[in-house]
Amino acid sequence: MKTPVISVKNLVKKFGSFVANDHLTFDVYRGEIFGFLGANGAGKTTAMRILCGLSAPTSGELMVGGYDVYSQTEQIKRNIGYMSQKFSLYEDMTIAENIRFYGGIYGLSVKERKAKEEVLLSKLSLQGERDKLIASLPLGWKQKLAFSVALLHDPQIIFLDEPTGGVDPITRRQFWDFIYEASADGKTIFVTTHYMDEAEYCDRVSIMVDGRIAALDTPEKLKKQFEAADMNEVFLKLARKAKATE
Ligand SMILES: Nc1ncnc2c1ncn2[C@@H]1O[C@H](COP(=O)(O)OP(=O)(O)OP(=O)(O)O)[C@@H](O)[C@H]1O
Repeated sequence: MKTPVISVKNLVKKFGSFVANDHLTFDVYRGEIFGFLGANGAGKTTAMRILCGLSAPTSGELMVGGYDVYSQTEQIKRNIGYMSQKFSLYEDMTIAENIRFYGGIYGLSVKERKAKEEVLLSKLSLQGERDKLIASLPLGWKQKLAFSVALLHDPQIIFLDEPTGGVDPITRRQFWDFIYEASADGKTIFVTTHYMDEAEYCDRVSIMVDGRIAALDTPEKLKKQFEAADMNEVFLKLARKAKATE
């Protein structure tokens, strides 16, 4: 039996009387690319923030990287990488300054930071650009850099909240090569996206509707189950079904 890296049993999160996460139950395994999908307001960010130790659940049993979400949030934060569209690199600092800054936050020594900086810049072919301000970079580069920075401390689990918003399909595809590489390295990827082509790239996909998990399986099996040609159709059929039962 595989041991889950993320284990969620009956997660409930309420804001007053509003239930944002309604008894979510799922496991995520080592090296897996787990897609967390849902329409706007379905409750994805709420659940992801709880898994990252940034917000407390109302109830449920949750373990992330072997740590308890109620009592071991500091250990969780040290063992995960987190990248969101909103929380990212400092625009008015250079590429190198950002890498050093985040290396410091993640507790790397000066020597480790220097070594990581070189590896990262060479991987991104940005050695000649290290003194450029983040503000001057195209969005696709900022995203690749933010992803690499989220990996600086070698976390075992990486949370990505809509990491590829606003860039063209080719740049998104390149970003996904980075995700595959990290997954092949044994890292677990938990990713939210609104792009259905990206849902196809995931090993398994969970689709949330109104705070609940309405479907969870591999893209192949979901397409079969919903008699759909692609994940977009799966998504639309689920949304229609939810509307019909309202
Ligand atoms: N702090 C809060 N207080 C009250 N309601 C909240 C709070 N945070 C989120 N919500 C509500 O919970 C619901 C789920 O929000 P959440 O941000 O998790 O959705 P999402 O699936 O991530 O959506 P999106 O794709 O737009 O990011 C929304 O109706 C939102 O208004």
